[in-house]
Amino acid sequence: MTDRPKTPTLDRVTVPADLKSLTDADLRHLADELRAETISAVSVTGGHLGAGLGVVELTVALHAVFDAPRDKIIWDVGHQCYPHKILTGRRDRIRTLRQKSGLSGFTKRSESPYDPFGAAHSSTSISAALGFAVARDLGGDAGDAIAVIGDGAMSAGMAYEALNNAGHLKKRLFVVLNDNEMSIAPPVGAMSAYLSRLYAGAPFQELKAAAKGAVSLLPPPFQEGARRAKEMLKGMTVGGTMFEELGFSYVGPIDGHDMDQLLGVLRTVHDRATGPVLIHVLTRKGKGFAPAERSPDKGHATGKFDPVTGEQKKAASNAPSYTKVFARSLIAEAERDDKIVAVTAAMPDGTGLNLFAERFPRRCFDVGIAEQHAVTFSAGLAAGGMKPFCALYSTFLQRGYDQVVHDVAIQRLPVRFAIDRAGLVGADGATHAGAFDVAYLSNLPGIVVMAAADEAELVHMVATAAAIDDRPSAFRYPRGEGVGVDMPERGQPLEIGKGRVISEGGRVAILSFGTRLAEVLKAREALAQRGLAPTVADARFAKPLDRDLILQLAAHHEALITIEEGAIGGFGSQVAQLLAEEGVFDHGLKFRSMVLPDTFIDQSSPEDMYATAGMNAPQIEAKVLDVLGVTRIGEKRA
Ligand SMILES: Cc1ncc(C[n+]2csc(CCOP(=O)(O)OP(=O)(O)O)c2C)c(N)n1
Ligand SMILES: CC(=O)[C@@H](O)[C@H](O)COP(=O)(O)O
Ligand SMILES: [Mg+2]
Repeated sequence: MTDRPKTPTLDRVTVPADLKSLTDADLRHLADELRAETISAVSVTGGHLGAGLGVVELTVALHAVFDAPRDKIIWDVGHQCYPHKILTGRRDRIRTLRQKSGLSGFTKRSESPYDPFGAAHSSTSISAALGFAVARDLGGDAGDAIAVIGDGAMSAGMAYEALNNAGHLKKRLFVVLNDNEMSIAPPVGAMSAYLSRLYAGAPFQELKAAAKGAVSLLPPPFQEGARRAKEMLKGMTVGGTMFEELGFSYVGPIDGHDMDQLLGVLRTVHDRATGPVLIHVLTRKGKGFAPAERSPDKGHATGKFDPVTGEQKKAASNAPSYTKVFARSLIAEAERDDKIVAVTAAMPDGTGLNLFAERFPRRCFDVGIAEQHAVTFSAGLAAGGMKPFCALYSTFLQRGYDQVVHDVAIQRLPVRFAIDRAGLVGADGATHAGAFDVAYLSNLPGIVVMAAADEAELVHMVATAAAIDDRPSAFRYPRGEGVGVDMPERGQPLEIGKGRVISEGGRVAILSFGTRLAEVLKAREALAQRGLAPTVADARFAKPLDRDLILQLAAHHEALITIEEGAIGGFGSQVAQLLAEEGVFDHGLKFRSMVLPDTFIDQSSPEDMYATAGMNAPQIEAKVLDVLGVTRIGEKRA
């Protein structure tokens, strides 16, 4: 052990080039300081803690060996990139993580040249790195491409599509498999078991076998003496893995917290690789912070916490009450109907299906990070006579869209999509916004699309979906807590395609789809003070539309305003299409559609993001005044 340097090593590093002058001992100190800085920063911002702590040594080693930003280090998902941000010129802003105008919680191209590829959805890194490698060889940007992908992210089809292509193209490319034996929840599936066998199984084969494999990619000491090599190779596999069969040189597993091993292996592969190499690194999620190590699932994402005790100042973000209402309602339905089954794609806690799994372990399926498969698997379950609820975040359902169209909708299979995190989600920002599902689902023939206006409505929508047995259906609800309405004892199936009038009013009707209803009602109160209380209705369904309700509202009001927590092309567009087809516009109806703006909104609180989107109560009030051409009672707008 060397003494700790008097000047903290981290203070000497602003950009990765500064690492080049550090000794290996310095690099070890740097890793310790980087870990402490990461814990300190996340304790005040909240965010993804465990994944970053697990890759502290790997981050230092990659930046010490490779030459970013010329070399492209691509972090899969990007939730583990806080140490990377600290080392790449962003230490001074690290305590703005995930906040308005602050650093993103993920890698983001517009934020830094050291983030060559943006992420937040998983399993894209190998494809992107391969793209960089091929571009380089065709005369594009110079430099190496390094994908760092977790064992959880390795459960997605995209990762295999990329490995398959990379093995075929044989380009110099590095894939670091960061194996911490955790996804958000414990990882699932045969691949996860395979990775475990790679290091938990038989001791390393004969040195002879090593010589036939990727021994030239192992550190020189390894090749120099049989004794040293044997020692280094203990527990390591060279050759013969699935990755080798796919055309990669496989090196590992190595201890991802042992800087000597990391530096040795990375320097050697850096100097010698000519084709694709997969380096299997074993790490521990939450490494170095006992509360996160003890509970890697809870340590995945945390609120602000005490950096000494780990005690969270706010509840962890993974179990918002809409999610719990969904889970409890589904359990209640499943108690009555043994055909109901549930599917999650690696988000059992986030979707609430952990509760369902506790009650019905045989009827709940975590398929890993595999949304496409989750959808088609659900389609198969439905075709086989079950009643599947496929519970996905809106943003992740995007990945399974062709499966929704081709496997579910065209076959008219009764898959029920429980779409959580609908609308703007806050700190995760634009990548996680549930902005598009209403548009991309409502345009599918035959599907039923619902949005809950509050948590009681959600209970009824779960019951409605359970009852819809002849076609696909979907219901959406936001991240976070409900509005505190009385809860029904039991969900009652709603009449399909029927909305409800909440309160009658005057010249303007507001037709709300989803949880903006609460803001609409606040706006109504303010407008009532001006004698302009609008009629307010809750559409409940974007498909099929409540034609009668909409045409009635149009006929009896001077103006109709729709509002939804979704992008253009969704509910409002469906309503506009109906009004156009019915010739309503020909008779002078004023129509406005309040949707998310045609921009990606960066992270902030959901309230602030909705303010940016122009969809909070004051803006709804302003919209009503605007459509009437009024700024104050009796006064015409200029
Ligand atoms: C397509 C997609 N589905 C789900 C998620 C949610 N998610 C974020 S991180 C994560 C687990 C990733 O596990 P792993 O790759 O092993 O990384 P670790 O957190 O263990 O470092 C999941 C499921 C996501 N980001 N993208
Ligand atoms: C990185 C990722 O995709 C997840 O960890 C996500 O941040 C979870 O979001 P919730 O907190 O809304 O469950
Ligand atoms: Mg993992």
